[in-house]
Amino acid sequence: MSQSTPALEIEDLTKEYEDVTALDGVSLTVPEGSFFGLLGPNGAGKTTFINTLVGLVRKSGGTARVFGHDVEDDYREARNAIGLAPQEFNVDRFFPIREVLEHKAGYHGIPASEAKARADKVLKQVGIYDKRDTRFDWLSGGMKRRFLLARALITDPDLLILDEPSAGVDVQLRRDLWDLVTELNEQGTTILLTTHYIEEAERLCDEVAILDSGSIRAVATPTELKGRGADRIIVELRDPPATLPDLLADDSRVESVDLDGHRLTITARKGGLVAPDLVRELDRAGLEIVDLEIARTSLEEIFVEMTRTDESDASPEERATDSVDETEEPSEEQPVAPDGGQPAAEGGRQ
Ligand SMILES: Nc1ncnc2c1ncn2[C@@H]1O[C@H](COP(=O)(O)OP(=O)(O)OP(=O)(O)O)[C@@H](O)[C@H]1O
Repeated sequence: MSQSTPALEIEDLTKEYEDVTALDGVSLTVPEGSFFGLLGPNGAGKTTFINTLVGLVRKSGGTARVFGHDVEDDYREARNAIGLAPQEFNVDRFFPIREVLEHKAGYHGIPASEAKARADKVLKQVGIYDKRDTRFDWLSGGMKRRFLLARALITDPDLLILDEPSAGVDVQLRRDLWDLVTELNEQGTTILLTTHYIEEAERLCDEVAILDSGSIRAVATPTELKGRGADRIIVELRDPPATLPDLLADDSRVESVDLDGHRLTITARKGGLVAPDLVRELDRAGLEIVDLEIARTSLEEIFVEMTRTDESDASPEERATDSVDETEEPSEEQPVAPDGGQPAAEGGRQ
């Protein structure tokens, strides 16, 4: 693997499920070593995207390579490079969790003696080593999430994929997970994170892609994305002017100027840079400022703006409260077909 090979190279990836187009020509490059966020509302295609990478879903068109390995032609190499912590609890529930990890390691060709040591190491890493002899069913919801991460780490993957890792977990666990994945990223593991939690993406990711209805709407750093939205400069004036002076007339960054009694609201891109000019102009017009506040666009507002649809008016907060339905009994991860070449299709999500 050369230094310059991206962790993911996706070109025009499509997936059709009968009458649903889940991926509609996705092209994306995730550089090696990055902490990459994939953001999108429910049904955007995030899980389908991930499942095509790990062979749980067979793509309809396009190409996808993991560290240069085609996800279908070089399935095993591509799959071995990935550690996936899925959204759903697709775990063998009847064995002690350490055994589940050893079995997973064996499936990826790791010798038994090493598998044992690795299982202990990852259980310690995620903080559930004392539960090693417990079966999955008997773990608490938070411990189950930790276990999924341990299972993803057992193969020491170059690309760690976390599908909604914070769904239904408490604040403490979320922070523990953040610390752990940040540390892994600093040690060189590429991270692909899907999330509804904008705060999570903003805090962790150095680049994010916004996926909506199977299409990529934007790829940028969280800061760049925020720069695309308009800020609000709210000024409290001592005496309301009888008429609104012609403020910042030639400034292309300014979108609107509204006066409501004492309160003047300017909507502008790069509000922090517009504010000093505004202060000068108000001073020149003889209007005394009592208070000035800049309300910056949040990544969340940008996200809502980019993914707004007529059919759904659910807010990200409403979406974010979605938690994992633990009553679901999803299928086990599908192994490759006996010929070793082709991944099982549609195994994960029916
Ligand atoms: N096995 C399947 N058969 C038919 N349609 C499917 C299947 N899996 C997913 N879909 C559809 O494909 C679209 C994308 O779904 P997907 O689960 O990939 O979205 P998502 O972004 O992961 O959503 P969420 O955030 O809710 O998990 C949805 O319209 C979904 O109903």
